[in-house]
Amino acid sequence: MTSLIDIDTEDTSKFRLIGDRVLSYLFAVPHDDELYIGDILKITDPIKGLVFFAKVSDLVHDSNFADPKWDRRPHTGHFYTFGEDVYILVEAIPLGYVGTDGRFKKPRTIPAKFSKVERPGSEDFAFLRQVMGDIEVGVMKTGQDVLQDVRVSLHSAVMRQHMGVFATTGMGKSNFMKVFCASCMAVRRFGLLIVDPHGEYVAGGMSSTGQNTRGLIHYQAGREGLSVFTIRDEQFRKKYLLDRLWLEHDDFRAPDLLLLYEHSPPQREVVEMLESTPGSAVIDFFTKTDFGTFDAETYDGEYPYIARDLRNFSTSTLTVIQRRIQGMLKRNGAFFRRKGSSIPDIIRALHDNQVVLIDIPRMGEQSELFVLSIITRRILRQHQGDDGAGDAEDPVQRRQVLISIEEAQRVLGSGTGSTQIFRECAMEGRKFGVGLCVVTQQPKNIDARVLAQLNTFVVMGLSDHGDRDIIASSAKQDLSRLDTEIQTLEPGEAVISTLNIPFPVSTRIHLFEEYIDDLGRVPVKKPIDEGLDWSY
Ligand SMILES: Nc1ncnc2c1ncn2[C@@H]1O[C@H](COP(=O)(O)OP(=O)(O)OP(=O)(O)O)[C@@H](O)[C@H]1O
Repeated sequence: MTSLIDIDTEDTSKFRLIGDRVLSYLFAVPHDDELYIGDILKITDPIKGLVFFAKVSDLVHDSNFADPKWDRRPHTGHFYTFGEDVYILVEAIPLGYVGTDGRFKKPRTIPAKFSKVERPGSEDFAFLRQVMGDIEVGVMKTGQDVLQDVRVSLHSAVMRQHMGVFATTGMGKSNFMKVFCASCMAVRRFGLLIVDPHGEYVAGGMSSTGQNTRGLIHYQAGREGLSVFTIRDEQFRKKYLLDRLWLEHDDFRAPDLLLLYEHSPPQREVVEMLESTPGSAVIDFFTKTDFGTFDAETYDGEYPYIARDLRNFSTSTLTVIQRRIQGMLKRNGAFFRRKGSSIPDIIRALHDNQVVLIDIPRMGEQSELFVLSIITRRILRQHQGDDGAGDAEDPVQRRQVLISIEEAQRVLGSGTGSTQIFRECAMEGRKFGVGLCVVTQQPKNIDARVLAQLNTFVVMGLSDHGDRDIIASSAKQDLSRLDTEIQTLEPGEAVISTLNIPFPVSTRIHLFEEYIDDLGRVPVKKPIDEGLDWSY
């Protein structure tokens, strides 16, 4: 065990590294020192000439006294003095080290015994900044404080590899998403699609704690990075220069019904059989046919090929599908029509690296999923080159689109809760430049195979033990040792684990209203990583 006597008179730091291994450090600090879980510390190794950074993960009282119960006796204070033989043992997780070339690297070596441990100064922050990307979301936290100089930014280049945002209600998920959108509007590195059934992203509204919030249109300086397609009235659209949302019957495919209703096996078969039939033909066939008298052999309507395909199904099954199609038409009448679709404009805006907001206030969950499923399929098929819209000179796969799915357990659950088009995006989307942003309060209800595809985790407060376990086992970096920190996160705080940043970053997310004011004041910044090589 080390002596804590300060032998280096020039040096006032009494923190010394005494162990432990490459992925876990141990050091002793004076018993009355003020350290917090999550504090970031700097360890200077004078022998190798390297500077390491580590984050405090646990604090334990200890001493050099032989009697293990010395502190449990009455009047202990008379017999033992609280000198330097009484101390706090600190466990810390390494973040990485700065090599002799000045580059930040993953922790692949251990600092020399008795290396000096201290709090980083402002000149050290440049090393932490090196690893950040271009989509700013907050500032780095250290224990109780924040490092104002270290902005936490995700890397746009990894967004096609899917992101997950996990938070119990009220922990700041909506605020995070708006901050993320504002940064995407500012830097315009990929298209971001958001379907908002509550109408709160456009012009703000009320937060879960009753505060008034602002919306994306209030970030005026970034307005060119935003396209809104809405069902709101003309006056509102004109005031904020928004587009009218329309989807047409040919955008629809029969399996979209699977999202909206429970289906029996034969009903499911009908829907799947019609998967590649154009939506307008399916809708016409079902709305114009009288299934009371329907007989595939004698059918003389416009769609004999559909009648032939359905000849083996009972008329009661077909009547149910008919009722569902009529219900779907009625429910979505505000934006679903025979001819004329906004989807080409939506995809153009996404490929122009804009944030595209589909604003359908008061339309409810079924309409939200209906719109999301239709647009997701059109984007994925176009990126796969199946719809003939490709351009050999400018392959669409090179473009990146991120599709946000709120309450994602509805469509990416295990078993029957999973919906084909979203699962397909999760499994194969990255090859075609289509990423998912899976937002949920219940990660344990998301299919584990989908979670395994996510490469960026934004973990805000999660109170449920099972949810935290599932996140820790799915993240690409080890989050299990951050469990205490994740449990004690306050609203607006997050632990972010992502590619290209070699350690999980504790982050204080910006408050959207303050962030857009800041963004509005300064010209859009060049990304911090521009010109850097990520080959560490
Ligand atoms: N980064 C932050 N800084 C300061 N306050 C924040 C931050 N993020 C969220 N808050 C506050 O926390 C409250 C809840 O935030 P928000 O509405 O974003 O939570 P939520 O997780 O989306 O809730 P719900 O799931 O109920 O919609 C708000 O009042 C907001 O002001």
